[in-house]
Amino acid sequence: MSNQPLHIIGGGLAGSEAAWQAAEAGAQVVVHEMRGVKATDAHSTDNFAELVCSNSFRSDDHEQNAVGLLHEEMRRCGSLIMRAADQHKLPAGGALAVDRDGFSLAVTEAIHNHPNITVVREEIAGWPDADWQHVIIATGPLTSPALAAAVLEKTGEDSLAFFDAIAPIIHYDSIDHDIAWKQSRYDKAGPGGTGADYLNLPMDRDQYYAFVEALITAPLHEFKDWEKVPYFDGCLPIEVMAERGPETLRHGPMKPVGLTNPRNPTVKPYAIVQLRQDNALGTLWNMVGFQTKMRYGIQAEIFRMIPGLQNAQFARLGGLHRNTFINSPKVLSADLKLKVDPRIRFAGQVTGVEGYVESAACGLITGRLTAAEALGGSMDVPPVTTALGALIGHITGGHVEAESYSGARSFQPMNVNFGLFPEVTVEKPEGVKRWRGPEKTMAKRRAITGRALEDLKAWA
Ligand SMILES: Cc1cc2nc3c(=O)[nH]c(=O)nc-3n(C[C@H](O)[C@H](O)[C@H](O)COP(=O)(O)OP(=O)(O)OC[C@H]3O[C@@H](n4cnc5c(N)ncnc54)[C@H](O)[C@@H]3O)c2cc1C
Repeated sequence: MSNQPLHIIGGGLAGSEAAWQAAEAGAQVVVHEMRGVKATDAHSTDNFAELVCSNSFRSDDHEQNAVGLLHEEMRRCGSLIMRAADQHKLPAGGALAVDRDGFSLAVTEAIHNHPNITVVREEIAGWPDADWQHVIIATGPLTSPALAAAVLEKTGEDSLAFFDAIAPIIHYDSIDHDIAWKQSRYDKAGPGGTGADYLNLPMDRDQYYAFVEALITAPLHEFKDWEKVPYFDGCLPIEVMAERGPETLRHGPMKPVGLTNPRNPTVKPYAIVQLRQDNALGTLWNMVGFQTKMRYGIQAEIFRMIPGLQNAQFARLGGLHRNTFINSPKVLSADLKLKVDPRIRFAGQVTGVEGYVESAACGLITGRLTAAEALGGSMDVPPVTTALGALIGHITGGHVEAESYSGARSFQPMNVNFGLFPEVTVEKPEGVKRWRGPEKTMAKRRAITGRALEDLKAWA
């Protein structure tokens, strides 16, 4: 048995959960957390697992909601983050909201009191010490610049981003396929394509002008000074492009050239929105070139004005934030190890998962995998049919890399959602004549979540 301690850099949502899981498994853990000696731009305390913004862990419905399922899986794996959240929950309908101070103090206390955990308040300002055999980097979206520079040097230029530029992602089966058609611009197959790789949504002149008007009058997300994201000409938010003139989008991401609507081949659409496949399963499609700073509430409403998206369900809305994250599909192996230095795993938001719960979930997995190795054994990643496995599968291999219209890197942060799970088939219940859409969707979700909890048993 190796008696090398496991070093965790960062005591946020991911680092705290990783430390807890590893320590509970019997490994010796050292957590290196810089707050206390060096602040970040967003945290306001020295507590572990501080919630920097909202106090919500989102839906707690483990039958019908993917993040609710993730909660439940984590509870079944003895999660510290979920235990503290449940102990400090506040009334919030179907959501799990927490008293933020009570929550993070409970996590801090549990970490400090665990006999297998040592806490060191320091910034790790370069590549982890060569003597450390088992390392988890969980330094989050505000990874300190010195460590970010070391990661960049180690992994290469396009492997680390400092901002995300997120275009909305839509569930494939919520797109109206009587309106959309599949075709690549000029039928170009390109490397690995078929010539019919995009879904195209046509707009006439009136629809286009109404859409542009909605974009330029939409309320924007308010940013704090340090959060302000520099614009690059190749990667402008869609509403900023629209402001430059009503015709700008028609000459940019919505240009109607090289595409023919097979249902109306003689009429040229005035503008065309393109969707590109985002995951290997083909269940998620992103809106090409549609990164945006519009407020979340208004985005779905405006994008549903696009013909074919009138009933669109969004797996992720668009955004533009300061966010340090690695190009996980390229630099990590399926068990979250850094290919160029396999002593090191990454966990949390820095891997490209998005959100408190997802970050903690990623910490849970890396804590367990790394502890197993530190104790002389090994462990598989969770099955892809579980929320834990589906999330990790997406960041390490599920995302389909594509050349981006905007020049932004194609891999962008992702919340857990049902589009990440392998399909299930559900039979119509006996005696039911007409199975309505919502009922079928609910049955499908029940089948996915039931399968997940069953498949988790062996791993947990
Ligand atoms: C401003 C902002 C608002 C957000 N709002 C939400 C929200 O409302 N809801 C939501 O679900 N998600 C939100 N997120 C996204 C994300 O879920 C959280 O940032 C979450 O805290 C990520 O967990 P983490 O453990 O990966 O990172 P963190 O919780 O940020 O933990 C990383 C830790 O690493 C430490 N650290 C960094 N560099 C070093 C170093 N070199 N040496 C030692 N320690 C270091 C930091 O001090 C920090 O404690 C927000 C992110 C930001 C930046």
